[in-house]
Amino acid sequence: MVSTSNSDTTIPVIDISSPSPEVAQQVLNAASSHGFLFIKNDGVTIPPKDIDDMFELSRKYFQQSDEQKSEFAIHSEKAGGINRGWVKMQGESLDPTGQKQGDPKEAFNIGLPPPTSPLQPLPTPLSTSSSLITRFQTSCHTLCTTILSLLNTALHIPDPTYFSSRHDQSLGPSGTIFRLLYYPASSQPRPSNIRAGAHSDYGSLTLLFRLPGQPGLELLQPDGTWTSVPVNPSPETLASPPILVNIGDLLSFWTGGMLKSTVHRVAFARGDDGRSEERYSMAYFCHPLDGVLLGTVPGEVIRGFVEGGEGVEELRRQRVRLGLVGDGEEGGGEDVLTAKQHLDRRLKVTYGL
Ligand SMILES: O=C(O)CCC(=O)C(=O)O
Ligand SMILES: [Fe+2]
Repeated sequence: MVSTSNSDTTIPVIDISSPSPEVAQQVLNAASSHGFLFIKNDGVTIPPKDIDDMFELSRKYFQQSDEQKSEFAIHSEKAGGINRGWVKMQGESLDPTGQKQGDPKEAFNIGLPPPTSPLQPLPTPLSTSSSLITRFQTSCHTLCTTILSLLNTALHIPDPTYFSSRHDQSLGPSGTIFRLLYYPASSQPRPSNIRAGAHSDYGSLTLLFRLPGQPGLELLQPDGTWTSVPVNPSPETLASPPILVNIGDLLSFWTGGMLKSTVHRVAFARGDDGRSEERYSMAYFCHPLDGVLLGTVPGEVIRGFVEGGEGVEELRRQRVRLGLVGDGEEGGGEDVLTAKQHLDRRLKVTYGL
């Protein structure tokens, strides 16, 4: 395991190519302390060429005019319904309470690939590369399943398929979304200096792909400061950037607060002339099947954590965010939510759906 030290943050780079209980423990340690970890790219699970090709495709897509892109606007029937399609510049705010204006970015959301459902209708040039997109989504899901299985092992959950079966896309629909992101260049300093507002992700795991030379991602530290996350923490030893993984709110909630869903944002990285170059990223937001019940995950490790009272504050914060209990209120909201109910509550805050 290589580690990168960046002021206070040390996000480990974990090699999971030979899974073992020790590797599983490394994944759990990172997930329960930082909520973020790097997975060394083995070159096979998600081939670097596919990552490059997807970025190239994304660039071609976003270069089109707003008029063309608006044909497949987010939530429209043409784009395949709720949470699918194009989000225009400033079309959403990831931090609605902290920001007056929407994020200065665009996005395109792609839902589950076949065989679970037919691939949603796609605009050009995405439509002519649907096999690349589908292959990429499938590779991302395979990696998520491997990471979830390692967590399953380290958490000593009696059923070894507890997480993997609940994320098995062949069994039904889920909130899983593959998202292309585009942050246009900017020549003027914006008052907030923020490209994507402070937020935590909604689902189980997020895989994040970024390009060398396009920094900006920052994590909120417990002391309230922000630290940046390098695209490749070890360029001397890692030929391609490792894949950044973070824990989402749902998995944190589901594990009684043991796994951390860390608040992050994207800030402008400005040159001396005050200009910020355009930036592209891609995120695979992995969710459990819609009907999965989020009663606390079984097993002695989480039981010990919950009984020790350690996750209480984390869980209270999450319940407030889900609207299950008001800020300052105690308890309440003991009903077990399904994964779909959990996601719907979060989308409501972002999009007012
Ligand atoms: O673009 C990035 O680097 C991060 C984006 C992000 O955090 C998100 O879309 O949830
Ligand atoms: Fe995020």
